[in-house]
Amino acid sequence: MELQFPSLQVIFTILLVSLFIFRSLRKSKPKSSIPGPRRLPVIGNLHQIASPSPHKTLRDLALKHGPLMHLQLGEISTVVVSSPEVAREVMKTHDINFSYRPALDVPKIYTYDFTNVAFAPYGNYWRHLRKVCTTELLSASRVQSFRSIREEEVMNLVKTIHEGGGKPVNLSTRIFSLTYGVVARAAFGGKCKDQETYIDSITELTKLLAGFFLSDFFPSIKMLKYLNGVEAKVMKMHKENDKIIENIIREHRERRERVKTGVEQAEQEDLVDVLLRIQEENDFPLGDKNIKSVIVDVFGAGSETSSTTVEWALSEMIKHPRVMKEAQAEVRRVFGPKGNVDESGLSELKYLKAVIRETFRIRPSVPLLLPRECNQACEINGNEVQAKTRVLVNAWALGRDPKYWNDPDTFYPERFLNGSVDYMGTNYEFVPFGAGRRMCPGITFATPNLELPLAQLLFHFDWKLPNGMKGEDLDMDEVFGMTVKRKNDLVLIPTPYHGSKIVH
Ligand code: HEM
Repeated sequence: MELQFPSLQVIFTILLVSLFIFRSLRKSKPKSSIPGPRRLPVIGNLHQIASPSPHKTLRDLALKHGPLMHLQLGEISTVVVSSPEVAREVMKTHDINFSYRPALDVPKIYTYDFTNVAFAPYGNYWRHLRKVCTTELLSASRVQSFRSIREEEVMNLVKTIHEGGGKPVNLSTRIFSLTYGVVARAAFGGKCKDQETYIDSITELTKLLAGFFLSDFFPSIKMLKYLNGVEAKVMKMHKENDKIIENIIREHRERRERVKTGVEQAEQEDLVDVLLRIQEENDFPLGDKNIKSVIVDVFGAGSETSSTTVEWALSEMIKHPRVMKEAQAEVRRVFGPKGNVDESGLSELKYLKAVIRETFRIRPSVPLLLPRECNQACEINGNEVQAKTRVLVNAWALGRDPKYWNDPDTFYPERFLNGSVDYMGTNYEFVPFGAGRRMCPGITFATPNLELPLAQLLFHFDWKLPNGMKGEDLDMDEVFGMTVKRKNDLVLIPTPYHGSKIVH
């Protein structure tokens, strides 16, 4: 998920090149009537969001300027939505008008010209591809078909931690590779020789995308694209990725041929198989380029979002031992007789589900959702939003709105136990997956990737911080990138639970 904001260093670079930019400012559009902070020449309000946590800065600005706030980010006229009422207007009342995405330079490269779901312009192509994804790739039955993959991969992690004999475990890196491993096996079947290379390559690309792209804010100044060389690096990484995924598709095609001619037996379909089958059936014209861009979606939108959430949930539980104890008691009560967690009983873990919801509320992994664009001028909250305005919905601010949440800065999962507020896109105070037509289609796919690892880690181990540190000492510093994740890795010491039955 991409939305980058500048560091102060970058702001200085902007000032240096402002001479060139001045030219473009002369062509700039009329000012918006929507309230917002004063802007500086050339950079507008870019300096005000130069922070490691722009969602927090934007919320603070919104408290002064209102729930629909205008910012001039370089050349880009932007509005920020910071209340559930305005979010409802944007993502429900005027949903179609706000279902467009800005055509950003860097995503253009790695999404094969916006042919994936996440960045495709709103219209027939997007609608069809999204339908293919929801009915074929991310449906409940498809997700269920990957159950054994998830159980096996999570069990491997538990065994590795067990074998470590109480040594500190870097849970951040472990959870990250677990999620990538599960997604890769679901996508590629786990038999491709290039699978690991693809994971390495996409991980590198993800790191690069956490940077800042000046050209997103000054699209008319073409030379900015080449200033810090990031685009060239993304292009190079993308070409490498492309070669790997091409090999993977070729291997899949060859195997399908062998199955058709009876040389090999059919096995469970992975996501590439499903996409190739749809291509063969030809109901919806799907070129190889489209298949590749959907795979980019599955990895790009589906991996880091989930691992970040698991990482934050564990961090919050370490910080709040009462919550950890409660969640652990529940999981051990439900799975105690089995001595191990499997997916069949996950639905009984009501408290763990509340912990996950509370983590989404207080630390949404994509706090500003994905950027949207207003297609035609329209009126929101009594103000005109001009066509082509970029729109950011601050899900982080909505989740902490004191009008909707008691004691909003406190991590308190119990608030979800008896309430009816859910993240399915109808409660606008709680939209970690977005809402409306562009809402995340991957919730069903994501859910067991959150619940199973958390339940297993809580069942098999007690956890504490190293060096006698207390929960309250754990830093919760974050970095803003594709997702907002921990700045410092979460390293914990495991103590195996006596009731755990692991077969090595
Ligand atoms: C914890 C897990 C996840 C979170 C927090 C998350 C969050 C989001 C958010 C905030 C958006 C933007 C919604 C908007 O613009 O209103 C989004 C879009 C999207 N997500 Fe997820 N997501 C998660 C998991 C997944 C998974 C597992 C997949 C697929 C395997 C996925 C695929 C997508 C796609 C394709 C879009 C673009 C939808 C469109 O533009 O039509 N996501 N997600």
